[in-house]
Amino acid sequence: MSLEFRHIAHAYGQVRALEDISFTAPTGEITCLLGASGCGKSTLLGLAAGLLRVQQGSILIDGEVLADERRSPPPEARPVGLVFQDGALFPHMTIAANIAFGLPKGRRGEVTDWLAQVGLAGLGARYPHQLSGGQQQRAALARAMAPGPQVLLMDEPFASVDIVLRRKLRRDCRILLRTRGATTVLVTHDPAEALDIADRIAVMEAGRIVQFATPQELHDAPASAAVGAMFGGAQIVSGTRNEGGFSTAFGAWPVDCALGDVPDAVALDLLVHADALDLAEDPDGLRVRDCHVQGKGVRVVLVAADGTEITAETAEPVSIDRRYRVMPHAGSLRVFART
Ligand SMILES: Nc1ncnc2c1ncn2[C@@H]1O[C@H](COP(=O)(O)OP(=O)(O)OP(=O)(O)O)[C@@H](O)[C@H]1O
Repeated sequence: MSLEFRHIAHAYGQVRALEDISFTAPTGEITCLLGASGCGKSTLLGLAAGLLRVQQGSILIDGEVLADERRSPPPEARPVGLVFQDGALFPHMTIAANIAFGLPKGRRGEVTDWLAQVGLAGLGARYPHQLSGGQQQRAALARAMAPGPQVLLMDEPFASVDIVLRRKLRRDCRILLRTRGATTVLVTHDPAEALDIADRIAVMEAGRIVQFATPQELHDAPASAAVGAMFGGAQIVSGTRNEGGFSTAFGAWPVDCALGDVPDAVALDLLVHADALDLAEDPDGLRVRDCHVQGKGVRVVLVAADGTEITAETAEPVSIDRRYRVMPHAGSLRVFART
């Protein structure tokens, strides 16, 4: 079952939380809503779940209107399952009873199978407070999935789990969701998490979707320098177009440093990868602010005369007392018109 948002807008009084959001979470796939705090992710999820009324636009499941300005079925009447950050298990019920909660009487036997599927075999008789945070999240996932909802909505489901366990939990979760063919919309503010779990990512900024794409597409063709920096770990350098290439605070870079077409604009954002910069000693070059040895290379923070910094990663030895010129590798810069 696909879940479609069509021209959704939402406001809390004077605060405009969402503006003209349209996209479809495809059947059986995991779609992540990714963006900084306050960009409207939870609002969008709340509208789909029925925790909020749709003010403008519509939400459809497999092309049928689920909710719009006129109709707003309550959460329990929607074919959706919900998983929140803290799991929100019923504290007075055992784990088995929590999982059985949404199942019809004839299907209670499935609980044992669900416990095994989420790695909690033998723990059904415990109460939520007798489980670790990660185990509670697994139980919450089983409870949400057991009734077989057509759509699963997850709001930061791994946020309260420590980072090592989180990676394992989300990979297990991805396999489970994909095996079950659940259409999932998952909220996160962590680009690494989105890349790790999502089939598609809706990148949100201030109530709008700036790009809706697969992880590969976001990597290969980011819609803006900010999106590129978010996913590729690259940095944004301000530049202007000059005859031979680009003027930056770090010197003049030739046009063949650019990858693909250069937009026809004077003010530019150049997306620069730290490991695609060559350093050459130059007494008139940039000062070194920090040097940090990491694995096989060194991460170097260099500072321009106006105080702007650039980070380079190099395998060459670097001295904190010397000055350096930086030059991007040919074909390594993505160039965007500054917005
Ligand atoms: N009940 C409310 N009343 C007023 N403003 C609200 C309310 N809920 C959310 N907002 C505002 O709406 C905007 C979107 O909030 P929302 O919670 O959807 O963002 P979010 O991306 O989920 O953030 P976070 O990652 O911090 O949870 C924010 O500016 C927020 O301050």
